[in-house]
Amino acid sequence: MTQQRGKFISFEGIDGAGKSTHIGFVAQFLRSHGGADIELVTTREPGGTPLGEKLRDLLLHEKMHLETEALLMFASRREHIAQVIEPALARGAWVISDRFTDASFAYQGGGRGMDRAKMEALEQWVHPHLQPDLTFLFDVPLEVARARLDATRSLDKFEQEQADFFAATRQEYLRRAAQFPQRFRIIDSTQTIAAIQLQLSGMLQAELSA
Ligand SMILES: Nc1ncnc2c1ncn2[C@@H]1O[C@H](COP(=O)(O)OP(=O)(O)OP(=O)(O)O)[C@@H](O)[C@H]1O
Ligand SMILES: Cc1cn([C@H]2C[C@H](O)[C@@H](COP(=O)(O)O)O2)c(=O)[nH]c1=O
Repeated sequence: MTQQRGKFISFEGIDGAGKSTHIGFVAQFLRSHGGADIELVTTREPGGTPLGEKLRDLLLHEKMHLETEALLMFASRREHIAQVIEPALARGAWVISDRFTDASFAYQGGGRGMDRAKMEALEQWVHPHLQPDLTFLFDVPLEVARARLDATRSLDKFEQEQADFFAATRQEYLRRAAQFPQRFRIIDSTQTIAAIQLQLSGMLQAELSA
């Protein structure tokens, strides 16, 4: 019997929007409502493989040309798809990724201003046939995200960017969501964590029944 392909769910949002907070909840929900034999793979970008994690360290801490940054994001992604995402989906696992290509459009395209045609060419080259089945976009005003970040830890290269960078990043996320309304679910991340979890539960239940 042919194995049914798994589902691919990505989490997106500007830094501090709250996506990492909800990944554990989503994994737990799928484990308890998705049947005993559901296999979940939780991963992240940049990163997700030994090579990708080395690239992540460079990407989050070294200054570099914006095209170098975009190319390294996609290099990390190429490895991630080959080593983790595709094999997992092929064996029927559900993959939950903390960021995917929408983040490159938002940060390198929107935030840094890299030409969109080049971003689209990279996307077409690296994964012409793969897209998440579902993308949760945690949307929040910049000031709210910034206040949440400041309360937590020391800031990496991206988190130290200024308000105009995050305004452009958020704008590009919303543009991608409007371009791909079938897969995007926009979550108003100014809500309480409990209210967001209730909303996520409904969306996941619908996905499980689809
Ligand atoms: N809805 C919310 N209400 C209040 N606080 C929240 C909410 N969501 C997340 N937080 C808090 O905001 C902080 C940042 O959340 P989190 O790490 O999930 O953000 P993130 O989007 O994953 O950020 P990054 O992309 O930088 O990792 C944490 O302290 C978290 O507890
Ligand atoms: C995949 C991807 C990520 N980024 C940025 C976005 C964040 O600032 C960091 C990752 O940190 P997180 O705390 O794990 O969210 O990387 C990017 O600029 N481009 C990308 O493609």
